[in-house]
Amino acid sequence: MIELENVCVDFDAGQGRHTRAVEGVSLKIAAGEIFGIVGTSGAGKSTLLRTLNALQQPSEGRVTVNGVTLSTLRGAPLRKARQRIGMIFQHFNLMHTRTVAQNVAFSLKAAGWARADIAPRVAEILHLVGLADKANRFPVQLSGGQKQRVGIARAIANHPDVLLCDEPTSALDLETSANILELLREINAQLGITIVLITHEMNVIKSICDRVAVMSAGKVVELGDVFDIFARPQHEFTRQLVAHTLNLALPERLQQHLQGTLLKIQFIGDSAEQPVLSEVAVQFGVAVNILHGKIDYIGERALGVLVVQITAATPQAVENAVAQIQARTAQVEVIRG
Ligand SMILES: Nc1ncnc2c1ncn2[C@@H]1O[C@H](COP(=O)(O)OP(=O)(O)OP(=O)(O)O)[C@@H](O)[C@H]1O
Repeated sequence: MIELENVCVDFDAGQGRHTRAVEGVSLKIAAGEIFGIVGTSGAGKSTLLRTLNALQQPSEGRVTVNGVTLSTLRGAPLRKARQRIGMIFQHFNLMHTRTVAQNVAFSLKAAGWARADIAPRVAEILHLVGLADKANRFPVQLSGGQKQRVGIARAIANHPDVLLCDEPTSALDLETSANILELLREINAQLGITIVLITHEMNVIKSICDRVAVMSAGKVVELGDVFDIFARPQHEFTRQLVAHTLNLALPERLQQHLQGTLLKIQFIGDSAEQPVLSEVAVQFGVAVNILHGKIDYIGERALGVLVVQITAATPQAVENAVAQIQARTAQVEVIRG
């Protein structure tokens, strides 16, 4: 559906120099996917996203969406191709002097819809995003979440194949963000629209995306299924992002005062649902004290991390217990032996 081949974007930095914002990005996004691009500020996410609807032309490389190579189009054919690609923004970009219905209608007029078809489509799409009763309000009369719903309605009214989301929840509180992400997920499932989303928050990636590209300094440094990236991050930058999200560091002072062996245990899938620790405690006669932990569900799959303290009457019992935990869980790190 979407293919990027060695895409580079340079910006003029004056005095004959340039800044390379995107460096040699190649990736494919399948139809119907929710694909995330994550990275810190300045990583090149926005610039890369904007190449997907040719708001930004690459300096090198090729961008193909739905079989159309955008990077070679100009003028009317480019405008036509863009109509198949909707976009929503962090700060919504609504027209403040027009009502909710007029904001949505505007995009349909621009796409050449017949006047008689516009009003019923606007009503239908406002119903879909939960704003049927707000058609005649102005943006200033709406909450942030409602404004983003108008943005979504406007972006999908013309039946696009792709919806580009530029930090869609960064300006919203946690609960409203969750509602907007849920709406995007429904739109993807019900209408089959491919979604490409950029964010600096791994939590957004975790809650909605199927696959993710991790960007740092203009490059994609890691790419894969969201679950795999969380369970087994390979690149140092990704490890930091994931560790920051799981936030399982023990306070230094607590660590110093604790007796026994400290383990950080990762559970994946089935092992997250099995009572591994209680069985090991009974089998080897060890005491297992849970200090910190959480189990997340990414899609349908469980990913758990626990920090535990193990104590026993003999070192051998602890050793046996640790060996058994290692055999039955995804990954065990001995924080202190
Ligand atoms: N129009 C422009 N002219 C010059 N440099 C630009 C332009 N747009 C972006 N850049 C530079 O390109 C790099 C990547 O910027 P970009 O906005 O794509 O990053 P980002 O990952 O989206 O960051 P943020 O999350 O802060 O928006 C930055 O160094 C930025 O300063």
